[in-house]
Amino acid sequence: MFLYIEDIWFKYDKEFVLKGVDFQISKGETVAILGESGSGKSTILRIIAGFERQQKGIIRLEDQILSSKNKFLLPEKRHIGFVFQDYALFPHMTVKQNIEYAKKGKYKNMLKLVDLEGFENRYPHELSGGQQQRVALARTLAVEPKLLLLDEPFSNLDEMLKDKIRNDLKNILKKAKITTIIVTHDKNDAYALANKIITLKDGKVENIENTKIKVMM
Ligand SMILES: Nc1ncnc2c1ncn2[C@@H]1O[C@H](COP(=O)(O)OP(=O)(O)OP(=O)(O)O)[C@@H](O)[C@H]1O
Repeated sequence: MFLYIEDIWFKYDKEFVLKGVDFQISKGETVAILGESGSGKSTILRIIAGFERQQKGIIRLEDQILSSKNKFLLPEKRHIGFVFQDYALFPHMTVKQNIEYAKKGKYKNMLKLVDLEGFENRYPHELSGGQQQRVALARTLAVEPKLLLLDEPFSNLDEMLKDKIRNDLKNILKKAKITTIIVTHDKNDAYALANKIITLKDGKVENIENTKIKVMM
């Protein structure tokens, strides 16, 4: 196994919002975490990234403990890429500058990966939502993370374009061969992209289902 999530308990204040979450992910998988609003999807992602620390339980990536009772590896030491809902591109930098800021010398390859060759001198406001998302992915993948986390990647995008954008994302993940966790509340996103769907309910894993999609590696 590649990523181990073991008996994670977490509360922001009084009430636990994660109550013993357990799952594992193999290398090359695209896993969707599905669940209603408030079920704890973003929280588990933030704990994996290291933006929050669980009160109980262990997170391991390959043979390294990322966080446990005694250990806490800072987010920047985890080799995990995170793409937020709003993509968070620097508005005053071009596409090329946004990618070069993350990693020098790689923008050409990365723009090829996300099919945006020729867009290097545009500013974020000159791109569509889907294109901005691809730049954000290019920037995150440029540093070659071991694991990619996507929080509601489609929430800001036009319904009409969703099919195309889902397909684009699927192709990029396949080309990049990166293990990915996608948080979504939309079943269609989960079935279109993931080989495994983990459903959270009230801070617990309710169900784990394998889809027909093949694992990439
Ligand atoms: N910073 C915070 N402080 C206190 N409570 C929080 C905080 N962030 C989230 N919560 C609470 O924790 C619970 C889980 O939130 P979380 O954002 O993980 O759910 P989610 O499944 O991602 O929801 P959504 O689909 O609406 O984004 C919710 O009850 C939420 O109100």
